[in-house]
Formats: sequence, C-alpha cells, structure tokens
Amino acid sequence: MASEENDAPIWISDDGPYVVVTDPLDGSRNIDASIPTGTIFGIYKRLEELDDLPTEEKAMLNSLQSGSRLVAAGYVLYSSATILCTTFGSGTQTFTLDHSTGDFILTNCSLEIPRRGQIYSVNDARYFDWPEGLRRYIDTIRQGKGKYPKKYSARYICSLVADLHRTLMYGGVAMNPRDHLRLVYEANPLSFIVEQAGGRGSDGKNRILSLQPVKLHQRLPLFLGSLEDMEELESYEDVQQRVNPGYEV
Ligand SMILES: O=P(O)(O)OC[C@H]1O[C@](O)(COP(=O)(O)O)[C@@H](O)[C@@H]1O
Repeated sequence: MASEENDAPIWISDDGPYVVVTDPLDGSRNIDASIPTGTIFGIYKRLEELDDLPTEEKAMLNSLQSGSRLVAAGYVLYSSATILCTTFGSGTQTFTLDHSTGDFILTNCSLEIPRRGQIYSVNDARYFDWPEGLRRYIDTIRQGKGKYPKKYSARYICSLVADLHRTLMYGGVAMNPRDHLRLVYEANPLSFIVEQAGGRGSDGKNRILSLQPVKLHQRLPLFLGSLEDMEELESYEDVQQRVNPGYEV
C-alpha cells in the first residue's frame, strides 16, 4: 500500500493479491472551514513476477504501475451527502451513504459525464503565471467564443474530489495546470474514473493513463473533463504552467 501521507510504500503481506494507492484526505486545507474534502484510491494487482525481489524494492515497483493497469479506482466525497464513486473498468457507479443504516446505496449505476459543459474550474489567481495557450483558451470560453458558443462560468472549490465530482455531474473541465497534483495517488485513479464515465484525463499533452510513473510522489499538471471540452483545451497545446513559484495559500 502506498499513501500520499507516507514517504515509502508499506508491504503488508506476501500473499495479498492487490496493491492500493491512496490520498487519504484530499483538500485538507479546507477542513477548518467545513468545505468538502475527499479520499482517493486506486487498486492494482500485485506483480507476482517481482515476488523474489527485496521487500522495499518490490513494494516500490508494485506502487509505480502505469494507470493503464488499474483494476479499480474510486473516491469518496464528504459533502452535503457522502458519495462513493467507483469504477471496476466497466463504467462508473455512485453510491450514497445512508446515515441511518451505515450502508452505501447504489444511486447511479452508470454515471456519464456530459460531452460538453459550460463550466471551467481552475485557480485563476495564477492567470499571470499561465502560458499563452492556457490564457487564450480561458479567455475564449469566458467570452463564449469557443467551439461551444456559450459564455462559460467559473467554479473552484480547491478540493480536487469536489471539483471533479461537480465536473462529472455537470460537464466542463477541472484543471490544475502547474506541477502540483500527484500522478500515482490523484491523477491516475481520477483519470480512470473520468475515462470510464466517457471523459478524458490528460496532462495537457498526453493521456494520463499512458504515463509511466518514475517517482512515487511525482507531480504533474492535470486536466480532467468532458470529451469535447478536453479536445478543445488540448488543441491550444501550450497549456502546462511551467513556472511554479510556490504559493502560500
Ligand atoms: O493551490 P492550487 O494550485 O489551487 O491547488 C489546489 C489543489 O491542491 C489540493 O489541495 C491538493 O493539494 P495537497 O495534496 O497539497 O493537499 C487539491 O485538493 C486542490 O485541487
């Protein structure tokens, strides 16, 4: 098991069939203000061909599997309702916690992201640190001059799970264009879910699930959303924020 909160993976048992990668509490800076937070997880099969390697080495290599090998992924959103969203590689499902019984009730057996939305989600205080392509894209959709001739609205909670959940429900794009979010714990599981809902997950140039992680805590730009919005965004090419000066809030 590898957690965003630990430096190295933990080898739990020699015969466990699965490898779990998790960000146990995403959006933690929002907790004191009672803003929604989330948990993200991805599940791989244990690579049995590595069984004879030393424990630390096989724990690391098992955790660095490409997102294309995920067998399941999910997130939990802690909000006005507690929602569990999952994929096992054949569509995306949502479950809602029934507080009276403690059960998660299946509330949508096939969640599909709209092909187009009218919402973009980004921390746009960073506008002047963005590359030209991203500025042009956002300026264009704000003015209703994109391929979808409607003026887009902005929504940004700064809790990745909540921003993604809204994007899955209403469509559009959720992004963090700087090297901030983690490939292993965040980008891969969430891209698997978005793809299984009919959308796309990208670093602005490449499909997230086709990337090979090289470091456990590797960070990258992340863009998730509706197919048509994502295609339009990527057509601007220069959308990854290269300067990352460090922001205190
Ligand atoms: O400061 P930014 O670039 O807006 O980043 C906000 C993003 O960082 C997160 O808080 C995750 O960051 P941490 O992993 O450091 O907690 C996301 O929930 C949120 O989408």
